[in-house]
Amino acid sequence: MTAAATLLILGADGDLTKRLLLPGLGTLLAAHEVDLEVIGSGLTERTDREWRELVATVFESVPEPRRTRLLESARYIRGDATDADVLAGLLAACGDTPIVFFALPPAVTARVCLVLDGLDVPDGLRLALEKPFGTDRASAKQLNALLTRIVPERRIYRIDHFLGRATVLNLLGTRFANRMIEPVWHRGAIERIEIVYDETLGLEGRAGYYDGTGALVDMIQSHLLAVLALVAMDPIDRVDEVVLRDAIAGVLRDTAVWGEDPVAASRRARYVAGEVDGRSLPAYADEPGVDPDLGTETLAQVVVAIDTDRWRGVPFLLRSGKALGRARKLVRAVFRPAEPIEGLEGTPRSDWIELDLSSGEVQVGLTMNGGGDPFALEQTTLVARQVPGALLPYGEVLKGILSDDPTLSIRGDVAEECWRIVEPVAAAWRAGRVPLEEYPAGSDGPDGWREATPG
Ligand SMILES: O=P(O)(O)OC[C@H]1O[C@@H](O)[C@H](O)[C@@H](O)[C@@H]1O
Repeated sequence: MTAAATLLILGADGDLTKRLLLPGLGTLLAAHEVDLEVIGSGLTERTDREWRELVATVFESVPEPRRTRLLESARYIRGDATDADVLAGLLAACGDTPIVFFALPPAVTARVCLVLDGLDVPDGLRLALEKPFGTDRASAKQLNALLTRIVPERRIYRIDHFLGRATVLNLLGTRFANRMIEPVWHRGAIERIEIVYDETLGLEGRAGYYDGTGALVDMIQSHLLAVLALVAMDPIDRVDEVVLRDAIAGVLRDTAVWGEDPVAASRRARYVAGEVDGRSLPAYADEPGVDPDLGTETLAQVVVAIDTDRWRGVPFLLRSGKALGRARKLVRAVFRPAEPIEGLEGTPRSDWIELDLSSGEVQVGLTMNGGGDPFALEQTTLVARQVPGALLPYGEVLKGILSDDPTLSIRGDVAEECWRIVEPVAAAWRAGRVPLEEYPAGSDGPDGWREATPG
């Protein structure tokens, strides 16, 4: 890992920095011997001492004397990074190997990048950008062109913290390191695949970001398509920045909305008042900061098809929502049922394999002969557990950045493909061609979606 870099966080006064970025960084610095200067910058007035106090809360487990060194070097510089002089001053404060982390809304990120393009930047500059990357395919393309004028592609880190999750990366080992899985990982054996990320959390005070974004862009356009790529890409024999990212790009290029019919293939809804885990939630439309007329969805579902020999005809259902009664975060592959066997009672049910993206548990539904009646079929479940690691997902992603290794970051062409895939759905929704349904907070979402799902 490159030592002695400076991490400049733009948007250091924001929710993302506090909730995800700094805690992830804390796990990285506790587990790896890295010396890092952490400079925060934002529009809010804050002293170095206040910034150090915030940083200290996440550096608690960093061994001494590194912890003291990290805290002493931490600084906060108030300023508007869209101003060229301010941005130049921030870069000058960073030394030779700055990593600029844009923890900012996409529109502000784009403005800062425009300003950066007009400045002399240090050779070792690395840029880390939060999702969403742009606001549509055209703006993502423009942003890519702008960024690659500033630094080469391999020093641009488009962050998707799902690629830093051990539970997601486990798709690689589970698929490719088991002779009993990869040979059946195709349409001949698999009937359908579901990638679900249902959360019990509601808006959590994030209207400023979420209300203009919605579940389709917040989760499906980014995280769930990244997961889909690992589920469906062709086998690889090496995990590195070229091989892995080529495989991800390859499968996404062949992915499109099911039947090229975004109306039939998508559903959207938003929650009304209800109770989640004993906690009352107001209707989304009544949450502070929400503009009900925007019609933002808090639950989105899209079925996509992958036009390759491996997957043609297999529906991939992507779904994610907030304020649901059950947190279901999983990848589930359902196999085609085997033919009935004369002399064995019962029709074989579909076997399935499920990866829990929260706990890392892998479950396999398997049909066997029953113990009670050895001539009757029964389905049973095998459970395997992943040992939790030391790093939070943001810690894993930051480790890549500090090591100069973009393997786990989203490549520019992939960011554009992800927009291409969801854009027909977004357009159909904007045109009002798919109704915005409702579900009570704490429920499983609107009824009837499964039955109405194509594929
Ligand atoms: O479960 P995690 O790791 O917090 O990831 C889910 C979150 O991912 C973020 O990127 C989304 O903006 C949030 O809306 C979502 O809740």
